[in-house]
Amino acid sequence: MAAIGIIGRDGRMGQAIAAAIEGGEHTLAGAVDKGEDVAGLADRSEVLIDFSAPQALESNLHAAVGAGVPLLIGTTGLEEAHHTAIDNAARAVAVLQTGNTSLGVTMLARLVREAAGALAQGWDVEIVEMHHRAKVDAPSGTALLLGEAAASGRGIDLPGHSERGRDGHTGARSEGAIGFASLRGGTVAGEHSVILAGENERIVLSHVAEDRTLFARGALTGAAWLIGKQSGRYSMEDVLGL
Ligand SMILES: NC(=O)C1=CN([C@@H]2O[C@H](COP(=O)(O)OP(=O)(O)OC[C@H]3O[C@@H](n4cnc5c(N)ncnc54)[C@H](OP(=O)(O)O)[C@@H]3O)[C@@H](O)[C@H]2O)C=CC1
Ligand SMILES: O=C(O)C1=N[C@H](C(=O)O)C[C@H](O)C1
Repeated sequence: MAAIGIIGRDGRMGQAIAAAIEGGEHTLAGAVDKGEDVAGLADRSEVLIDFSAPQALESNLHAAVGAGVPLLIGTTGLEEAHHTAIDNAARAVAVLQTGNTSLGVTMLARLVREAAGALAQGWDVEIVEMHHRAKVDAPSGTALLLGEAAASGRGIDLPGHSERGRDGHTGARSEGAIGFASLRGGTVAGEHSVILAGENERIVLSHVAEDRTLFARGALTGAAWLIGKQSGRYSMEDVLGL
C-alpha cells in the first residue's frame, strides 16, 4: 500500500487517478493543482504522480528532490530542457517519465523497435495519432515515444530524422525519415498507429485506448513500483519487466 500524492488534481487524469485510488490498495496522501503547495504534498507522500503541465515540471522535480520522494511524470509536451532537468533530478531520487503508462503501448513500443530495426531498407515509418479536442500538445507524448522506439531500432536519432507538421510544398519525404501526423476531435482517449510503408505493402501496428482508466491504472502500478527504488531514471518497460 502506498500513500500517493497527485499533481494536477482537477484535470482529466488527476480525477481518473483519484478515482482509481478510491477503494483500491493505495491511499491518497493529498492532491494539488495550479498555484498550490507541491512541496508540502511531497512531504506527506511516499510517491508523487504528476499529470499537469510542462510549466509545472521544474517545481515538481524540486519538490520531489527536496522531500526525497520518487516521482512519476505522465505530463507530455516536454522539450529537451525538461528532459535535462529530469536527468538531473534522477541523480537524487527515482524518476519515471513516460508518454504513456499503459501496458499495451509499452508492448507496442517494443514491437515497433523490432519491426523498424528489421525492416530498415525501403520501409518508411509514419506515426498517426488522434486525441480529444482539448489536448494541447502535438505530436502526443506517445507518438514521440513510438518514434523513439523506431529510431532506436534503426540506431538513428529521432530529432535528426523527424518530419513533423507537413504543410504546403514540402518536397518528397526524406529517406529514413520518421513522420508524424496529429488529429484532434471529439472525446477520443488516445489512438496511435505506426505505419511501416514498403513497396506495395504496409504493416500497421496500432493501439486504441478505450478510456483513460488504463492510464490511471498504469500510473498507480508505476508509482508503487518506484517506492524504494534507487535514484535514477526509469521507464514503463522497467516496471513491466519487458
Ligand atoms: N503519460 C500518460 O499515460 C498520459 C499523459 N497524459 C498527459 O497528462 C497531462 C494532463 O492531461 P489531462 O489531465 O488530460 O489535462 P488537464 O488539462 O485536464 O489537467 C491538467 C491539470 O493540471 C493543472 N495544472 C497546470 N499547471 C499546474 C501546476 N503548476 N501545478 C499543478 N497543477 C497544474 C491544470 O490546471 P489548469 O487547468 O488551471 O491549468 C489542470 O487541472 C497532459 O500533458 C497529457 O498529455 C494524459 C493521459 C495519459
Ligand atoms: O492528453 C491525453 O489525453 C493523452 N496524452 C498522452 C500522450 O500525449 O500521448 C497519452 C494518451 O495518449 C492520452
